[in-house]
Amino acid sequence: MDYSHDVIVIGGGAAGLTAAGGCALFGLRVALIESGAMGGECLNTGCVPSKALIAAAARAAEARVEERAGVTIAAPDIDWRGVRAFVRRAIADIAPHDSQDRFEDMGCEVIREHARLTGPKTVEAGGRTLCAPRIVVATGSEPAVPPVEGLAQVPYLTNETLFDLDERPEHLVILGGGNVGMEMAQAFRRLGSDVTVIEANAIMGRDDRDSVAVLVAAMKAEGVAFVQGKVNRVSRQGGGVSVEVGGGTTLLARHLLVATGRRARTGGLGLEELGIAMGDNGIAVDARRRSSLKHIYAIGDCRDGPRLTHVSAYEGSNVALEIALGVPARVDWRALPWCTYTSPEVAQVGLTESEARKRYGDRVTVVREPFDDNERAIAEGRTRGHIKLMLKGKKVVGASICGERAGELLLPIGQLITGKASTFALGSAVVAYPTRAEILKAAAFSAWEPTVFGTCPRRWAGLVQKMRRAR
Ligand SMILES: Cc1cc2nc3c(=O)[nH]c(=O)nc-3n(C[C@H](O)[C@H](O)[C@H](O)COP(=O)(O)OP(=O)(O)OC[C@H]3O[C@@H](n4cnc5c(N)ncnc54)[C@H](O)[C@@H]3O)c2cc1C
Ligand SMILES: NC(=O)c1ccc[n+]([C@@H]2O[C@H](COP(=O)([O-])OP(=O)(O)OC[C@H]3O[C@@H](n4cnc5c(N)ncnc54)[C@H](O)[C@@H]3O)[C@@H](O)[C@H]2O)c1
Repeated sequence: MDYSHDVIVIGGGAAGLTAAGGCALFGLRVALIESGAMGGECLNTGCVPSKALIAAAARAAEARVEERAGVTIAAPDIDWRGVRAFVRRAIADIAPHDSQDRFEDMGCEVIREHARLTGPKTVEAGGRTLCAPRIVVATGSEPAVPPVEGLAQVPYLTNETLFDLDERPEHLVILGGGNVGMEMAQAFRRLGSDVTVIEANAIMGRDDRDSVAVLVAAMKAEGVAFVQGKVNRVSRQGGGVSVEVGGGTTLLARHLLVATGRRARTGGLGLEELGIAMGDNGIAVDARRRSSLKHIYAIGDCRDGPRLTHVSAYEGSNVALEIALGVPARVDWRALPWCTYTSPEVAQVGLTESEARKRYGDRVTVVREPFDDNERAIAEGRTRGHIKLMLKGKKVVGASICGERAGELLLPIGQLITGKASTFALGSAVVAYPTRAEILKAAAFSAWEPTVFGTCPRRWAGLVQKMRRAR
């Protein structure tokens, strides 16, 4: 077969860029096809704008507390256009990392067209037919809009439109208390909107219940309202929307944000015609991210599985290694980290307590260290939250951290879970004082405390002292 490329990558988000860039750096002939903005969701409508908005909101929140630590500051004056410009600048400043120029410099042929699979090894894009022995589908996901009566007839926001708002919402009703709903609820509240979150099930259902309870209490204290229930009906009401929730609650809002999860973007790609198997929500893949046609890979949000930027990038580098070097690269989710960037942050790596108990039963012990024992947190007056380590014997199988900048503390725990480091090594490390990271040492040492100060070492210490006294 006459191949135009060694690999064709469809999608220029975190997953596709990592796969394409990796293959190009190994010297492969790579076609990278992107129909929209380079950088995909994370850069344009996801992580980057949301984290910039959160940063603006944090500045406002600090100023809302008139007096703290003996320092009085003026109430915030929020200029929505200024906030929006800050968000756009963050996107523009990061855009060069994901740009067409950068990937062309790496050696990719970048094609800015819609792509479609026309055969097992052929892809049509912009009137050209490309052909390669390996194809990587990395087409991402889109907001999953629930089948709520009337929703299609009212104007609503999703992450694809939220960051372009011309005005700050007076009252923002958010459908869904997942990562998007919670991050955006706190950010908009801090920027001056009234905010109500409607959640049908558990708030942030994938996270540790103790961490989520601390966050919900903090957000309620800041004035975010929570309604538990399923939305039955939505209708137009004056210039806004009326939202009817089961149990008889009706909310009126100027703006409605739908943040009820994601649906893999797989339509119109020609997958059905090729007989590629689908999972519950996306392309079905094996541990090497191969679809049912083994030379066609599916990575990132478009396949069934976790949807996070670092997961997309991890899968992208795995398939780049596999395609370039011919060695199988399987995903390993034992130490999968994620973090919700609220204040306090809710961070997780590996199993939550309930997952660990379900998997290992009585063999699990949970070590808990609160931040109000951490001297940096005390000195700063920010002691909210805790760390929980889930242990099987002395081996860590998961950790849940809730607190300021909790996400920054995840990395060493991932190393404990994969066995690249040990609780003993971390528990006996020298940690700079005073840092919030000392909580990691304290938690890891807790696993060893009963052993280190147990009967045998105490007897031995007694013997040493006795011999010393006798001399
Ligand atoms: C508000 C929000 C905040 C988030 N915050 C975080 C966070 O803080 N941390 C985190 O880890 N994750 C976060 N996420 C999730 C993260 O954005 C996604 O998991 C990640 O961007 C997915 O990357 P991807 O490459 O798989 O898909 P995408 O980024 O969606 O990229 C797919 C690309 O494929 C292109 N494409 C699709 N079909 C075709 C076609 N037929 N031809 C050519 N091109 C095509 C699309 O235009 C798109 O650019 C957030 C998500 C949202 C919505
Ligand atoms: N900090 C981060 O890492 C971060 C931030 C934002 C988004 N993300 C990723 O983006 C993805 C999307 O986030 P998301 O918040 O949209 O999805 P999600 O799956 O995290 O949460 C959606 C929530 O909506 C609720 N829901 C669904 N239908 C409902 C209905 N009809 N009425 C009321 N509630 C309903 C669900 O019970 C769920 O709690 C996630 O996969 C997440 O991993 C990550």
